[in-house]
Amino acid sequence: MKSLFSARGWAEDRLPEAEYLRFRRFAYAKMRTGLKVLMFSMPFLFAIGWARDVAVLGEAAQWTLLLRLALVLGLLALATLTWLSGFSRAAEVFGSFYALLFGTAIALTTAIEPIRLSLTHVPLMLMAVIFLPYSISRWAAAATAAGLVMPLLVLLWYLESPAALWAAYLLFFGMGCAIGLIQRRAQLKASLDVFLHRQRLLHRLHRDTLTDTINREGWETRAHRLHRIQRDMREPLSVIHFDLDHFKAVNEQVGETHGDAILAAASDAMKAHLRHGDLLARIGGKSFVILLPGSNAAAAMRVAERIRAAISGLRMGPAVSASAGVTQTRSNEPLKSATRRAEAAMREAKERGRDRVVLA
Ligand SMILES: Nc1nc2c(ncn2[C@@H]2O[C@H](COP(=O)(O)OP(=O)(O)OP(=O)(O)O)[C@@H](O)[C@H]2O)c(=O)[nH]1
Repeated sequence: MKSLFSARGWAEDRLPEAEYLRFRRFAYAKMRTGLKVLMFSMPFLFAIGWARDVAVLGEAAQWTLLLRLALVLGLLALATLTWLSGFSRAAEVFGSFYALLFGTAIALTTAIEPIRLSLTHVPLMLMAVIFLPYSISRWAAAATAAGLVMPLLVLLWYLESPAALWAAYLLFFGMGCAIGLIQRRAQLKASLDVFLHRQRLLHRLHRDTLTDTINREGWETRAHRLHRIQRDMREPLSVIHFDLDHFKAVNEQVGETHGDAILAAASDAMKAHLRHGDLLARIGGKSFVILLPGSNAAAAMRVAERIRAAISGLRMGPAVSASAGVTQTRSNEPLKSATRRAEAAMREAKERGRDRVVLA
């Protein structure tokens, strides 16, 4: 039961919390717009429906006011709750998009043809009891139509009683919510599949398989996000640009395949000296950039020096070394200008004889 009423029930089993929040944003992005539109349009629909009732029925319209008002206010409250709560569990159940849509449709059709059952109501009921069950299965639609809708429609047609009509509306509304929930669960499941597929593709697209770090595309996406967060939190952010030295000679000496293994070992040496939350990317053949959130230039220099020492300590045949440039981002400075400064410092390290770290 838990899984029927809560998208979280099953999504939680597969996704960690942070991923689940991202999924929720992904799955509900369109729904939020729909909710806003409905929230603003419902009072208008109510006013139109009520005005029409009064014009057609006069005094007799009085008693419908409370019912209509209760319906619209209830739906508005659910929509507000759903909106404000960021789709909490309870709101997900009762404020389902379908319930709102159905309520609006009732208001709309009643506005067109108040109180009496007429042809304008039929499409709405068909939608609730045939079209939606059909989205679950053909048999669900056939069973609902044969067992419930047809007898009910015939009964309503003969009775022509407003009370019976409202009772039927409530029944349809309840059914609509239940069907809506089942359908929504299926939709969320489909969204989760799309979301996970997208994550996997992005992961593959942003990954450098040789060194198991992120590549240039991954860097472009993540580095700017990290830079923005650090700037908003007014925390320091430092950049290190690493480049392996004389790698052409290394390749010539041991061959490209072994050169690849050296590259992977160098990247492992970098990873070993980074903290969780630091960002390492291979942005070129033998060039790496590292973002160190929360580290100032002095701390970044220490990290770069440790990595440099670890790379020169690699025992993989030929002597390997790396040059690095370090800089701290300045306030309100674009990330690109900081990375350019780090690269220039790396070039200076090369000019000064390689296998060293230079602070920009
Ligand atoms: N094995 C291997 N080699 C690579 C890869 N990417 C780039 N290289 C090699 O890295 C070398 C880069 O050469 P250069 O640009 O002349 O630089 P360098 O020899 O390292 O000299 P400096 O940068 O001046 O220290 C080339 O021989 C490339 O083939 C890779 O993925 N695997």
